[in-house]
Amino acid sequence: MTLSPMTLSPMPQPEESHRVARSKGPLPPIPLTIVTGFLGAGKTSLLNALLREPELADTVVIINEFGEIGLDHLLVEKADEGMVTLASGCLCCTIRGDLISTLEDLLRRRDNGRIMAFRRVVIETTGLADPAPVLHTVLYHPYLAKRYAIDGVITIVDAVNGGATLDAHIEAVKQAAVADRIVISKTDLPEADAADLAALKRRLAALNPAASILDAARGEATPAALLGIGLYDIDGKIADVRAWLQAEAFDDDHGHDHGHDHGHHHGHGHDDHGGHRHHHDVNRHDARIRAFCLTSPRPISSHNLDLFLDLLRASHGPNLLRVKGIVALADDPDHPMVIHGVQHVFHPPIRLERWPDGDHRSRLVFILRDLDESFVSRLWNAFLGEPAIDAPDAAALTANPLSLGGGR
Ligand SMILES: Nc1nc2c(ncn2[C@@H]2O[C@H](COP(=O)(O)OP(=O)(O)OP(=O)(O)O)[C@@H](O)[C@H]2O)c(=O)[nH]1
Repeated sequence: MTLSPMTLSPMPQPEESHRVARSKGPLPPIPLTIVTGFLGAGKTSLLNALLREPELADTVVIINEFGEIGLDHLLVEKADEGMVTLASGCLCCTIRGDLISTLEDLLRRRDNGRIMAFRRVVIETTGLADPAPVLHTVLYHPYLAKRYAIDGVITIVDAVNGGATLDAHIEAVKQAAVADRIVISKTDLPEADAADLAALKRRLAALNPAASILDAARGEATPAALLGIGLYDIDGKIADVRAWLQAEAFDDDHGHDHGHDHGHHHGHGHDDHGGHRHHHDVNRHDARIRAFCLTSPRPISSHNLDLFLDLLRASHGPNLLRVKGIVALADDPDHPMVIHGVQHVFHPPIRLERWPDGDHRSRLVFILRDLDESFVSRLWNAFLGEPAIDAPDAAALTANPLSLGGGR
């Protein structure tokens, strides 16, 4: 686990209203909200919107990032205090122990008055996280269960990609099934077809009859609708949810050596823990999925960036589970471009006023299914103008995109 540089700032004199009660009785549990949803569904966007609301004041956000270099902590607006990043690795597998120690550490520092007396914790999981182990971690931990009360699992489902994602990824099904609230995002996009949306809602209602379904674009995802849900209740959920949580208990009893499909690959063969491997050190996701990051100090022209992304999308759109990045453009490298791709949908890029941190290199995170890292990196290098032996250049690729091969 990495505590990011903008980790919790000390609060020397907490306001009276924030002071931790020093009564003899048990402290009231702190509400803990889990925000989940498949890759690119809109978790960070929802979180950013919620964090602007007064109901979310004094909230600590724990962000779990996936891939070698996470970017979310740069893109969540609450970037100065109240944020802890659980970097690289998936919360549901490799860094569960880190979540426990982070939650314990937050309590310790809160109780000692070394940080603000936060009133809520929000965990944003990676898009590939199975929420069952995360829930289990808090619900069945002898101390955490006393100090934190799960105040709901909010699952974001993308109106455009949601159906196909449920078809292809069991993680997405689990995320929807354990939710207390399902927020459908992106209904405002022209690609969001009304009939498909109605079918998606029916499917979600069948998967999780107890969860209310809210439409983000219609302003329904308000703090009033999403917070104060109360203790996590598995009785309203389909029977599978109970089974999943029980499976997690079984894993705990057996050294967490479960039978899921391991073999998740992180690019360049890095391990997920900055050099040390845990006993259980692989993410339990489909072996066909891989995550990696490309970085480059050399700015790219907007034209070539467009061509790169267009080519990638046209040739392998459905396999681009997630592309996000911050890119230095040749015409104006001081104002980086943030790009977001989710399968075949690329959202309008955003130009930032400034770089969010001291690293001014382009950084692109890819989470791909059935697509080789080398294909993407060669394509990127070609458009960047990095010469490589035996690799076509940008002009050759634009004329014949198939010259790079690609899918597996
Ligand atoms: N039009 C529209 N765009 C949205 C909506 N919600 C999210 N987006 C866009 O979708 C893209 C991905 O959103 P994020 O909030 O980063 O998604 P995420 O789930 O946090 O992504 P990961 O953390 O990578 O899994 C961004 O470009 C958002 O601006 C929505 O309701 N409408």
